[in-house]
Amino acid sequence: MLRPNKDKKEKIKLSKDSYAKARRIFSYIGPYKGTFIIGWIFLVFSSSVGLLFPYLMGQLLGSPANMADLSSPEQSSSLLQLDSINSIAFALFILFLLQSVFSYFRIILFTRVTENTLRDLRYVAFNRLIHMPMDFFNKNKVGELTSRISGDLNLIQETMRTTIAEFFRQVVIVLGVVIWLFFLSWELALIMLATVPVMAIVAVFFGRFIRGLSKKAQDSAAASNGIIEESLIGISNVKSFTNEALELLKFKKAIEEIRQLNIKSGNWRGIFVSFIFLCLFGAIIFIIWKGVHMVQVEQAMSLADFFSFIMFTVMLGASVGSLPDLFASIQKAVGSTEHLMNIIEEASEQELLKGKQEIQLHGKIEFKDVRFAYPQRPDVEVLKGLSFEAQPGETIALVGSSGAGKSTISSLLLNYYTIRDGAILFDNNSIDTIEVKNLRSQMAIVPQEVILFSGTIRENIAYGNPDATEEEIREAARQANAFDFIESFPDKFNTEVGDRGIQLSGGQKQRIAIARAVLKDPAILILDEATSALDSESEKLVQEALDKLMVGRTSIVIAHRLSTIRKADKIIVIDNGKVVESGKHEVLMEIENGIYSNLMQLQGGN
Ligand SMILES: Nc1ncnc2c1ncn2[C@@H]1O[C@H](COP(=O)(O)OP(=O)(O)OP(=O)(O)O)[C@@H](O)[C@H]1O
Repeated sequence: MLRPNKDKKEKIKLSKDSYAKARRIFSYIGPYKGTFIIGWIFLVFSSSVGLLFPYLMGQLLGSPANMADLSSPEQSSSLLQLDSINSIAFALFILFLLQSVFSYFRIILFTRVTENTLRDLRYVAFNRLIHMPMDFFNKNKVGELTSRISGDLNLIQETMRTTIAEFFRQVVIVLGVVIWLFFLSWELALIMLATVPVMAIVAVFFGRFIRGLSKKAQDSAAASNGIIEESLIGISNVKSFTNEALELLKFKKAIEEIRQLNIKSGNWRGIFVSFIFLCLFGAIIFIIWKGVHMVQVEQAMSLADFFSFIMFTVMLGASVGSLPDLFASIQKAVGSTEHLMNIIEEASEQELLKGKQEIQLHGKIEFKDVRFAYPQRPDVEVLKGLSFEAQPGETIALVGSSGAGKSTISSLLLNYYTIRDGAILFDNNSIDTIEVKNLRSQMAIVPQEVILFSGTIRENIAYGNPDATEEEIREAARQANAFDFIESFPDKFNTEVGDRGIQLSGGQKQRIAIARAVLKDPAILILDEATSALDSESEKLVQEALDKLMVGRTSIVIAHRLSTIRKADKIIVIDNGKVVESGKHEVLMEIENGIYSNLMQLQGGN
């Protein structure tokens, strides 16, 4: 399962399985394989051509014509030597020309493949998320989920677009340079390989270690600030408990830790700097000395080759130094890909729910001995053999104390969760034989807390039926008692709601939700009445709209208002996961010491 990303510096643990999962990303690159392969060809070209640069630069710097100028004042260099300088410079120019063309195509092709793949991945990820079973959203917090997915996608994007290419380029450079070095002078190459790359890698890891130490020191500094803040904000507590000394002691410990950590990091920094001067530059000087010796004393190498050798060495140092970081980025991206694949491969509702039947509902509902516990809390049974029945067109009010299981019943009607035992039937068909979209399309819910989507009022009403005509939308608004207030806005149905537009009152939002339900024209209606009080005028308008909406449909009302309860065809009182009383208002009021009659008395009804 997904783990929340609490700590950004969370260690990446990659297993064989992680790589196998990450490899599945290639199936998303598949459609753009052709472009990707051409991009790789350009990458191979540009990386290989780049290897000629240090060679040519060395030859140019160490060309006899150059040296002749330096060594003897007589301008005796022949035209031939000048010619060779010109041709090397020209070759260098061609080299950069090729490099620029290859790099251009590599970048645009890699970007194209990355962006196409990313668009597909984003779509697939959202498509999976939106089809996940309800339980998935109980297990994963939405905020964490979305930020994690976008973080993972960004990392994958960066890796596909540049990191992989850069890593490959550096590997080609390292291998190519090594071959060149041996070609130029195997003896000097052996000496160099035994020192410079080793030193470069040691320097990289050394640097990381020191960064880690400074980070620790920073964290302790933050902790010590926390102590100051906490004790000053709670200063009256500190004083009243005369705990000044205790706070000071805590602070003293924290600042001592900062001191020690910073000294430790300072010591290591000192060693690091000495190391760089002594070992890394020492190794370079040793190689230069050896090279010059080979050129001048042993005459085993030409000066131009020696310059090329030095240029290659610099290139090798830089490449080797960049490899660990590039490799770490790729590993992170593998981790991110694994997370993303976990989501993409999680079973969707459609895969979990096997019902295939498409039926036209008439509104008969039966709960037969339904037992249910939320998957997250399997040991707490919420419904313990609950039974009730609703005939087509009836209004059923569900009553019970908070936590009795009323909302759970509405979730089960919508097939958000699978029951443990018993049966839920719609027109005598078991819920698990009915296709879930077909079922939900014939139900509408007016929830307690109406959530409107960003967009216009028209779009929000049309959410109930995106195919509705303008006239149908206006009629739905009329039936929902929403028409007048919508028309009173300057932009009328085009008024933006939410952050970018008008903020609607609770009653207005509810009437929009009712208009949505009108437009959906469902066989079954679920009303979760708002507990928060509306003002009496607003309540009257909402109630009227609901009354109109309920006509000719089976309505399950999670009831808080006396008016709905009284008018209901049947009131079902739920306690401890079971139906304890059931019948019309007058009948239930007759039960002596009954839960319902007690509840009514509490609410001031009779
Ligand atoms: N997603 C969930 N995961 C686990 N337990 C849940 C979940 N939703 C609700 N519950 C638990 O199930 C029980 C019934 O909750 P439910 O929301 O159905 O009660 P309710 O009768 O609608 O209450 P209220 O009137 O306060 O809305 C409660 O004990 C609640 O803590």
